[in-house]
Amino acid sequence: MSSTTLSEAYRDHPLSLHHVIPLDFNTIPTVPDSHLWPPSDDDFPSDDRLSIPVVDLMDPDAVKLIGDACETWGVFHLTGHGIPLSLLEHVEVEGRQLFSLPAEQKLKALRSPGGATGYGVAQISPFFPKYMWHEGFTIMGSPLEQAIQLWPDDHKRFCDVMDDYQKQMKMLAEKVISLIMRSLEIHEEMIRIWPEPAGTALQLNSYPSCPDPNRVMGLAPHTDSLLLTILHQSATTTGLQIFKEEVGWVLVYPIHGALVVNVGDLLHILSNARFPSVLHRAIVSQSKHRLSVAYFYGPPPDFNVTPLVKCLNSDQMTGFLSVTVKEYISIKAKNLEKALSLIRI
Ligand SMILES: C=C1C[C@]23C[C@@]1(O)CC[C@H]2[C@@]12CCC[C@@](C)(C(=O)O1)[C@H]2[C@@H]3C(=O)O
Ligand SMILES: O=C(O)CCC(=O)C(=O)O
Ligand SMILES: [Fe+2]
Repeated sequence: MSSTTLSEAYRDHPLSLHHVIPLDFNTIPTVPDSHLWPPSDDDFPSDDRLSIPVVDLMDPDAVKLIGDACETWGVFHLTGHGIPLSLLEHVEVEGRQLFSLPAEQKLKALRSPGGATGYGVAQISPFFPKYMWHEGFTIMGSPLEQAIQLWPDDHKRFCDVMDDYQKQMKMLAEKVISLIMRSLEIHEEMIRIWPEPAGTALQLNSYPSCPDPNRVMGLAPHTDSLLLTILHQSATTTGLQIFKEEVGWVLVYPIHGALVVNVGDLLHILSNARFPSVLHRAIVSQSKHRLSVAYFYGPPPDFNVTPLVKCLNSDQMTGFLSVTVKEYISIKAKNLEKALSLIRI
C-alpha cells in the first residue's frame, strides 16, 4: 500500500503567491497598512502572575503531572528533557543566520504555492484580513534542497543541526506521548498505536523587531493541527501567549533550557476532548528580533484518528467522527479554527 507523506498531505491546498512571500522587514521603516491589525476585544491584560505548569521529565510523578497539565492548560514547560543546551543554541544560531540573509536570497528557498516546505509566511495567513509580522521556514525531513539554494557552498552545518534536532525532538515527542498515554491508563503494549513513519515538521519562526508592536500580530491565534508541538523559544524576548478561558491571554515567559509542549488538535480528538488543544499566538517586540523553533509530531497521514476507548464517557459516547490525519489537515486547511467543531458529533 502506498502511503502519503505529510508534505503531500499539505500539497492539495495551494496558496496564492501573495500569501507566501513575507515583507522585507529589513528595509521597512514604518508598519504598512497591510500589516496593521485592529485592536481586538480579548486584548485586555491578564493576571501577570499566572503561568503555565512546569514539569520535570525526571520527576517520579511525571505521568500524573503531564496528564494534569494537558487537561487543565493544554500546555506546559518541560525541564529535564535531556536535549543538550548546546543543540538548542545551535538551532537558534542557524535560524538567525537564515533569517538575516538578504530578502532576495531567502526568496530562492521560497515555499512553492502548493508546497509545504521552505521560506514563507505562515500557512494560516489566508484566513486573516491582515498580514503577520512574521516569516517562517518549514522543514519536513531533510532541508538539503532548500539549504543548497540559500548557501550553495556552505549548507552542511545548517543541515546537520536541523537533522540532529529533528532526530532528538522525535525521540522526545514519543517519550512525552507515551507518558500522556500512561496518564490515560493505556498499557505499555498499546502505547504505539500508529506505525512509522510519523508525520513530523520543523518550523523556524522569525519575528523581526517592529516600530509599532502593539498594532501588529506576530502569529495570529491558532491551535496546532497535529498531536503535540514542542517549542523552543529564544530566552531573550517574550512573545508566546496562550489563551485561557475566563482569564485571557497568558504570556509564556521563557525558562532557560526548558521547552514548551502543547496539545494539538489530533490529541484533542484522540483524548475525546479531555486534553484540549490550546489556542495560542505570538506578539512582537519593539527592540528585539525573536526566534522560535516548533517541532510538530503526529501519526502518519493515512492513520485513522478516533477517540480512544479509554477516553469515552460512561455512556461510551464518542465526541468526534473518525478522520485520517490527511483528511483532518484538509478540513483544517479549508476551515481553520472551525475544523474541530466540524467533526464533533
Ligand atoms: C505540519 C505543519 C503544522 C503547521 C503546518 C505544517 O505543515 C508546517 C507548519 C506548521 C505551522 C507553523 C505556524 C503555525 C501553523 C498553524 C501554520 O500556519 O504553520 C502551523 C501548522 C499547524 O499546526 O497546523
Ligand atoms: O513563536 C511562538 O512562540 C509560537 C509558534 C507557533 O505557535 C507555531 O509555530 O505553531
Ligand atoms: Fe502554534
